[in-house]
Parts: sequence; C-alpha cells; structure tokens
Amino acid sequence: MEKRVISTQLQDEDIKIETNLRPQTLDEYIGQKKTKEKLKVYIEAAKQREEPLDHVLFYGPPGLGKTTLAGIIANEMGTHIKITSGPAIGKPGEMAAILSNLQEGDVLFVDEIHRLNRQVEEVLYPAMEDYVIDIMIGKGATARSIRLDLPKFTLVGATTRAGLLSAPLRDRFGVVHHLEFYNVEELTTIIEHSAHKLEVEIEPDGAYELARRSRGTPRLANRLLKRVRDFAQVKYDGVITREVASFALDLLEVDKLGLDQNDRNILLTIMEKFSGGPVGLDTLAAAIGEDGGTIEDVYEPYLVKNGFINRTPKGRVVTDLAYRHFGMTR
Ligand SMILES: Nc1ncnc2c1ncn2[C@@H]1O[C@H](COP(=O)(O)OP(=O)(O)OP(=O)(O)O)[C@@H](O)[C@H]1O
Ligand SMILES: [Mg+2]
Repeated sequence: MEKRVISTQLQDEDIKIETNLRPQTLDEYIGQKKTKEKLKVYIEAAKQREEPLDHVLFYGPPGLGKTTLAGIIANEMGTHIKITSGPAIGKPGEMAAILSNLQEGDVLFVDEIHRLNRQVEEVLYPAMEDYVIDIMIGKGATARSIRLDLPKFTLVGATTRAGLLSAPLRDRFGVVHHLEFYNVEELTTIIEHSAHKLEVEIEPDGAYELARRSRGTPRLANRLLKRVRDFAQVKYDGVITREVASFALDLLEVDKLGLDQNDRNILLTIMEKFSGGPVGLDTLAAAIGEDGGTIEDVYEPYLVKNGFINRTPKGRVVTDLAYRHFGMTR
C-alpha cells in the first residue's frame, strides 16, 4: 500500500530521527507498564545470577517500540547488541556464522523473525536451547556433523505477525510480550520528551493534540512532531501550540483520530462494498488487495480497540462510530 505521513510502517526519514529519539533505559521508556515491570525483574535477576537473560519475544503492530526495547535490554544488561532480520538471513550457514561470532552475554536481535526460513530457523533451536550448533563438514559418504559450543547469548525476536511463528520457535522463548497501543497521556509524554531532545518548544495542548492523532503509536507521534515543528518554525514563532498542531495536521490530512490511509481504506471498503458487513476476512482482503493476516495483525487491532470494527462469528462489521466518523449513514 501507499506510503503516507500517517502510515505506522517504518519510512526512510524515520531512521535518523528514531536513532536520536530512542530511549536508552527502561526508565526513559514510557508506557507498556506490565512489560516494563516484568523485564525489570528478569533483568535484575539475570544480572544477580551473572547469567544472560532468557530469550525474549516481542510482538505487536509496527512502531510500538519493539526494536527500542531490544536496545534497552542490551543496555541494561551491559552487553552488546547485534541486529539482523528474518529476510536478511537466507542460509543456515549465515545464521551459524552470526551465532558463533557472538560474545558471551550478547543480545542477538532478530527483527521480523516470522520471516526466517525453515532451515535457518532449525539452526536456532539447539542454539536457543543448549547454546550449541550442529554443522556439517565434508561431503557425501564422509560428511559428518559436529557440535560447536556457542557463547551464552540472549535472542530477542520481534514480529508484527505472531500467528506466523512456528510453534517450536515460539516455545523456545522464555519470555513473550505483547506490546499494546499507547494511550493519549503516554503519547503526550513521549512527544514532550522528544520535543525536548529536538530542542523545540511545545505547549501541553500542542503535545496533546499531536498525541490524540497519533494512532496510539510512538513512531507516528515522533514523525508528526517533526512535521509540525517545520510549520511552527516557518509560519509561527517556533512554538508548537494547539493551533499550530491542529492547523498543520489538517494540512497533512491527518485524521482527527489518527486513522491512516490503510485504516480508512479498510473501513470504507466494508461500508461501500459490503454494506457495513459482516464480511469475511478473506473476502475483505481480496477486495483491498492486502494479505488477510496483515489486516488481522497489523491494522485491525487499532480499529477494534477503538470501536470502529466489531469481530463477529459471521465476519467483520463496521460500527456506527465509523459511519459517524466518515459522516455517512447506513
Ligand atoms: N515507550 C516508548 N517511549 C518513548 N519512545 C518510544 C517508545 N516506544 C517507541 N518509541 C519511539 O518510537 C520509535 C519507533 O519504535 P520502534 O522502532 O522500537 O518500533 P518497532 O515496534 O520496532 O516497529 P517495527 O515493527 O516497525 O519494527 C522509536 O524510535 C522511539 O523513538
Ligand atoms: Mg522495529
């Protein structure tokens, strides 16, 4: 689908600003209270035992802070992080090489871990369980497998599509955390911290206005902040007030509720092509040309959480709230 300012997916321009704005410690990391509390205990305990942290899996929609948490874990454990991703590793040998180059206690972060292919994944099983890998040497009749010890490491996996993870892989994570959408108060705090780091002045009302249009997503909050900062700088005296924020966001066509193009597409399709539903996931997916699982794991959670869509046994149904939002009637 089309890339727009309000898409939650990572865009090129985010990379620079995200590295600057990423919190480095758990205390700086806003929200996700339950996840944070548990991680604090696990990290403390692992440090006391002088052992690496158990393998951790984070899942949830894009831009909620999975990569950020992986970095924080390494930082809090006082170790290094190696970053790779599912699609980047094509062959089992590549995974073996990455693993054997780790140092004791390192964090190996595998983004989009659901996209690892089966053979590569199989290298991970013994590595995660017993810190060993089996490699084949020689060919044909003389081929044999030898077992190599690995340093004790922590695998941190991230996925937007937990449903696609194979059971054997999922079971090898000691800790599994689901990341939640942020509420407006949390996003307001995140925006205020980011504004401080970017040295831009923002009024509480301005931060609130940005927060409520950020689709529960810090990535979007930071991206909107950056755009609105430009408006404040050029058109006003540099301060982000509620008026500046609201004006700029209207101009950027950011919805009052922060719905993005994909969200709107899903809702409008159900309303216009399926009379508001119920419509089955596969039918809907075909109508908008998107993968059903992506709709279910990436887009739908926000729409369901905010009461735009109901899931019923017969399929997805758009609510009255959605009709009102688009100024339409059933
Ligand atoms: N809890 C938080 N507190 C403050 N800032 C946050 C928090 N979570 C995320 N951010 C900000 O949002 C940006 C996006 O977060 P991150 O890259 O970790 O998301 P992600 O879940 O890994 O997304 P993706 O699924 O696309 O990889 C980060 O650069 C960071 O600045
Ligand atoms: Mg990420």
